[in-house]
Amino acid sequence: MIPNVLTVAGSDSGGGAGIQADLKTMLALGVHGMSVITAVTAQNSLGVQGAWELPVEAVRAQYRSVLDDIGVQAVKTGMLASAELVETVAELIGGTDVPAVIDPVGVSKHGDSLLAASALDSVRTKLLPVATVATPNLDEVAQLTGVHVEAEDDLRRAAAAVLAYGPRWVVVKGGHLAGDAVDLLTDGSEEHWLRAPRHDNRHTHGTGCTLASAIASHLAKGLSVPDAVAAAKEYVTGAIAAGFTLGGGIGPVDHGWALTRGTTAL
Ligand SMILES: Nc1ncnc2c1ncn2[C@@H]1O[C@H](COP(=O)(O)OP(=O)(O)O)[C@@H](O)[C@H]1O
Ligand SMILES: Cc1ncc(COP(=O)(O)O)c(N)n1
Repeated sequence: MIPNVLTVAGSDSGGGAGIQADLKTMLALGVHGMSVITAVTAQNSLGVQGAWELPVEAVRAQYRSVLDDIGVQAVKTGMLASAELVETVAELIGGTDVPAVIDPVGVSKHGDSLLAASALDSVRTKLLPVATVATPNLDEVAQLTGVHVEAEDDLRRAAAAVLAYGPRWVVVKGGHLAGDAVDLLTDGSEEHWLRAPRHDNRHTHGTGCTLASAIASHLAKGLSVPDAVAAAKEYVTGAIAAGFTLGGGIGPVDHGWALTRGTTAL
C-alpha cells in the first residue's frame, strides 16, 4: 500500500505551483496525492490574473470525503486565501492525527497577494500551532513575525520568532538570499542547515509548494522530520536545476526530473 498524502491549497491554472505542483511532487515521490481545493487562480508565467475562493462548506466537504473513506498519512497546506478558510483548515487539521506541513503562502513570485492581510492573525494563532513543520519563505517570515532576514546569520532569529507561534519544527527558506540556497530547519533545540548550490535559473515558480509537498510525502512514508526535509531539499534542488521556459515569464521547476532520468527520487 502506498501512503496517502493530502494537499489543501489553491489551483494554479499554469500548472507550476499550488495544487498542480503538489500532486506532481507526490507522484514523483511515490505517494498517492489527493486534494482539497481552497481557491482557483487564473495564473500563468507572468502573474496572477484572478483568484476566487471556494465556500467554506466546499472545503469542509472535500476534506471529509477524503478523511472519512480513504484516510491520510500526512497533510500539506498552501494558499488559504482568507481568515475564514485559514481557521476552517486549522480546525480540520487539528482534528487529524497525522503530520501536517504548513506552507504559510502569502504572496506569489510575482508579488500578487494570495492571502488577505486580515488572515495573518489567524495564521499566527490558529494555523501555525497545528504544524508539525512550518515552511515560511523570507517574505512570509517578515509578514508574520516582523523579522527581516538580510543574511544567513539572521535565519536563527527568524526561526525562533516563528517557533514562538507553536509549530513543532520550522524550515526558514533562504531561497531569496544571495549565494548558496540555504534553509534552516530547527525545533528550537536541534539545528539542521540545508545548503545547496544556487542554480542560476529564473524558472522557480512553485519551489515553495514543491518543497512542502516533498516533506509531507516523505513524512507519510515514515521518515523523521530531519530526514524528510533533507530528502525534500534534494528533490527540489534537482527540480530547480531542471526548471524550464514556459510562457514569457517565470517558468516552472521540472517535477519529473528524477523520473525522466530513470533514477528513483528517494
Ligand atoms: N535558485 C535556486 N537554486 C537552488 N535552490 C533554490 C533556488 N531558489 C530557491 N531555492 C530553494 O527552493 C526552496 C524553496 O524556497 P523559496 O524559493 O524561498 O520558497 P518560496 O517559493 O516559498 O518563495 C528552498 O529550499 C530554497 O533554498
Ligand atoms: C495557487 C498558488 N499557490 C501557491 C503559489 C506560490 O508559489 P511559489 O511556490 O512559487 O511560492 C502560487 N503562485 N499559486
